[in-house]
Amino acid sequence: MTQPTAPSAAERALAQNARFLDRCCRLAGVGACEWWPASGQLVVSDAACELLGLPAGRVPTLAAVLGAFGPDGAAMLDAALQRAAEQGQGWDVELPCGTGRVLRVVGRADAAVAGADAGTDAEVGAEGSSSPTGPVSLVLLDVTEPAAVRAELERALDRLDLATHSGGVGVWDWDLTPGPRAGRLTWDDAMWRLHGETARPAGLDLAAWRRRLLPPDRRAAAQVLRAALREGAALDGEWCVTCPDGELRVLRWAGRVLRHASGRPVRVAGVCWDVSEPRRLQQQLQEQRELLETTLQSIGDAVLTTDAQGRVTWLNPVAQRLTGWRADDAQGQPAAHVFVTELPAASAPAGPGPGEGPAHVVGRCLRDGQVTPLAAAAVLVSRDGRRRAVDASVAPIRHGGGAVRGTVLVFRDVTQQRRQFDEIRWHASHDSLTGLVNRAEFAQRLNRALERSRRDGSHHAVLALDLDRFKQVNDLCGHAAGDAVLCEVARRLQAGVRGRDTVARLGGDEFAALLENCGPDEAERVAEALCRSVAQVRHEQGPHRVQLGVSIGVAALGPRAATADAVLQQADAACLAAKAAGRNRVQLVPLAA
Ligand SMILES: Nc1nc2c(ncn2[C@@H]2O[C@H](COP(=O)(O)OP(=O)(O)OP(=O)(O)O)[C@@H](O)[C@H]2O)c(=O)[nH]1
Repeated sequence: MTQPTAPSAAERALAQNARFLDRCCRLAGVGACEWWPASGQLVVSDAACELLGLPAGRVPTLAAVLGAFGPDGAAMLDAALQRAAEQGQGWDVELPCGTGRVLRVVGRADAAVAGADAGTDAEVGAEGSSSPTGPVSLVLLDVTEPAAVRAELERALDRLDLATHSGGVGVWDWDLTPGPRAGRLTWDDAMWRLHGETARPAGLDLAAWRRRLLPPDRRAAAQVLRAALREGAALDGEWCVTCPDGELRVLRWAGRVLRHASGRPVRVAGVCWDVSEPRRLQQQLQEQRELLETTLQSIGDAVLTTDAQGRVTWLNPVAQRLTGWRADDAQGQPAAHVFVTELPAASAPAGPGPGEGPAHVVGRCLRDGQVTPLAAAAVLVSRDGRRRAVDASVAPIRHGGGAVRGTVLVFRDVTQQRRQFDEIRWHASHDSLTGLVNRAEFAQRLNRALERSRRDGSHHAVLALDLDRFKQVNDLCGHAAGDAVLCEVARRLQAGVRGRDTVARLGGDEFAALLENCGPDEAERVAEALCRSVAQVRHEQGPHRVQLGVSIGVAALGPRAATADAVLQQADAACLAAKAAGRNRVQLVPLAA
């Protein structure tokens, strides 16, 4: 049995070196392995065992070393070891291992040393031969932290790329650090596309970029850049560039100045995107708006707009003239204060008319959300009290979603037309000589009286009047004198009945009267009085002196009357009877049983 001999000085030095090396490796997070393909011998440093999560102090098997990287990693490294052994190929990969670390595994096949035994000290680290049959060295580096940082950086870059690509946003960077890169402008692919370039031209600097801007924008861009660099102002601007094919694009630039701790700017970086389309639409919208305003300013109709609360927001010159309100004064006022309307007393009860708040035509439009006309007979009262007949309607203005956000009131002065219309209507229902209602209108009133009588049992009277010897007036004094006499008779007849009664001239010297809610006795009394009144009409002209008379027939209009026309015929017949009986008298038609 041989006694163990004391280690030699060389062996001690070697062991000391090994410990030193191991400490250094641990400190650096580096492990090492060496594998001899021929013998299968494996040397693994303690630091490597620790990185791999293998027990230290004993040499693990190759399978254990590879297995630390999981099945996929093990298979990959096994194949890499074989290639290294057979072809001398090295590798450099990053793999996750079972300890949760990420290890960088660098492999290198050392050339074999001729005549050396596999696994002997002489072989370790031997080089100098081109034959790949020597040991394969593996270096393991703990890159868990840098790998995590890199992965996070890659994810951030992916997100940035996604955001910039999907939004068509370009990224730019202007380097201001002193040195060879100073002043260099770096654009990503999207930036070049935004400038209409398919390939990246070389040598981009600020001056080259400025040349792409339209001349008027160069100065503006320089100012913004200067303000950002000197005063720390936000870098934000829209400038127009010319693409190589001549297309003009409006690009928006936004960026930030990055500074050294000393405050010196070192970079300016930011993003850029195309705003040509929104600016074009904006421009179009502006043009349309101007066109619309010009149109509204020059059209003959008055236009007034309100908000959803019915407050005036705008009115054109015609509306200002008709309402008497200046645009500045009217703005913000309730529409009912500016567009003041009233109905003539006669038509007031017919439906909703002018008024305040919800009764006002604007208020009704806002409430109902539909086009609302102003009452047909309404009159606009301007600020100075002048009254004008107006035709108006209000339409709701809606948001895209349909909610009413205001109204537009369009109106026009129809005083002239309404006057003409009233005249036409008056002539259609009146006798132009005497101003009394004509036969057609009288017939309608008779019919209405009969309807009412049938409805409420009321009794009325109808008088048929025919002047006596009126022809003489014409014959002796002339037609004009006849007209004057007819007018005088009309005046006396009108004066002889109540306001609600109707006196009509049916034609020639024939008149008629409808006495409403009037029984036969009262009707007879009225007829007698009329007879006396007309008998007082005299006309003298030269030697001629004419005294008039009138024959009157009185018929009752009650619920049982067949027709209004029949009643008038009865009155006519009674009138003829009065004439036949000597003229200038009243003849009653007895009430039907
Ligand atoms: N001045 C004037 N005369 C008219 C007008 N319309 C009809 N006359 C005349 O009125 C007269 C009516 O004729 P009559 O009723 O037959 O004459 P009269 O003299 O009243 O006869 P009696 O009714 O029988 O008493 C005619 O001479 C018509 O020419 C008119 O608008 N103006």
